Amino acid sequence: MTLKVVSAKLAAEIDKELMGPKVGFTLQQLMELAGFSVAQAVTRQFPLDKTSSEKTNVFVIAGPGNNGGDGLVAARHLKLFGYNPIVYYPIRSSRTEFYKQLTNQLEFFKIPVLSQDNSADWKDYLKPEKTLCVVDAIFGFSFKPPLREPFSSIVNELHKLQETVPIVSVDVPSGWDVDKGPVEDIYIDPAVLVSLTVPKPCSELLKSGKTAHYIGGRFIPRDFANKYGFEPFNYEGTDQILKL
Ligand SMILES: NC(=O)C1=CN([C@@H]2O[C@H](COP(=O)(O)OP(=O)(O)OC[C@H]3O[C@@H](n4cnc5c(N)ncnc54)[C@H](O)[C@@H]3O)[C@@H](O)[C@H]2O)[C@@H](O)CC1
Ligand SMILES: [K+]
Repeated sequence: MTLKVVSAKLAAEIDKELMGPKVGFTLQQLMELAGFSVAQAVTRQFPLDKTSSEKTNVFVIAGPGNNGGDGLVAARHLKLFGYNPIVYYPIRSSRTEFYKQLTNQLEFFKIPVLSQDNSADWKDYLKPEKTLCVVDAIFGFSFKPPLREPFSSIVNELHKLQETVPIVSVDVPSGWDVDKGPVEDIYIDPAVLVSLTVPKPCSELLKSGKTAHYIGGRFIPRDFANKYGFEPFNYEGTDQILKL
């Protein structure tokens, strides 16, 4: 049987094998492609030529793990694509020097990176009249409910805002159980989901017609996908994303 989605457990196994000694990808390589595809999905869904020049902000919220890293990379590409990204990175990863390098790169691109201890409130930077979308790069396939602070408050705020500013979720809508979907009464209902490598089971609960679903993270060969039970996606040309 061909799988249309892979569970949180299988996604972690795929990740491990890709970055294991035999295949030998580095996290940096995969994250660059993942973040690049998120940025490309934003350009496809919210093209600059269809928006006013006052509304070019993209507010990226980055979580403490690799999903957050995808958001940091996406912000850099979005700046190159002509958008005006603002990053809120409340709990910075201390996993590796690499994360420090990613934030240095944002500084190099003059992209504001807000911290939890900023004197100003992050919400003051998220101005609906100027913001095209929010990129939700808080949690991906390693999230285990329930949400803890400060992320439960952030998700509450996004829930209030989502009718006004569309949310682009990276890999998984943050706060959703990866396999089961929303587990709290208050949850993110994304306008766009960018699944990476292969969709996760919770994506099947998206309201079709309401959420634009893209696949991104174009970095595996056919036989590798088949080994894990799914077919690779028919990306067009040099595209890094495909609308499902
Ligand atoms: N193979 C792939 O497809 C790739 C995936 N990448 C990204 O990596 C993500 C997975 O990254 P990670 O494994 O680092 O995990 P996540 O980024 O999903 O989350 C892990 C972090 O969240 C924290 N956390 C978990 N549950 C929490 C809770 N209830 N409340 C508060 N904090 C909580 C953990 O302590 C950890 O710091 C994917 O979803 C994808 O976005 C890419 O960066 C690289 C390639
Ligand atoms: K996410």
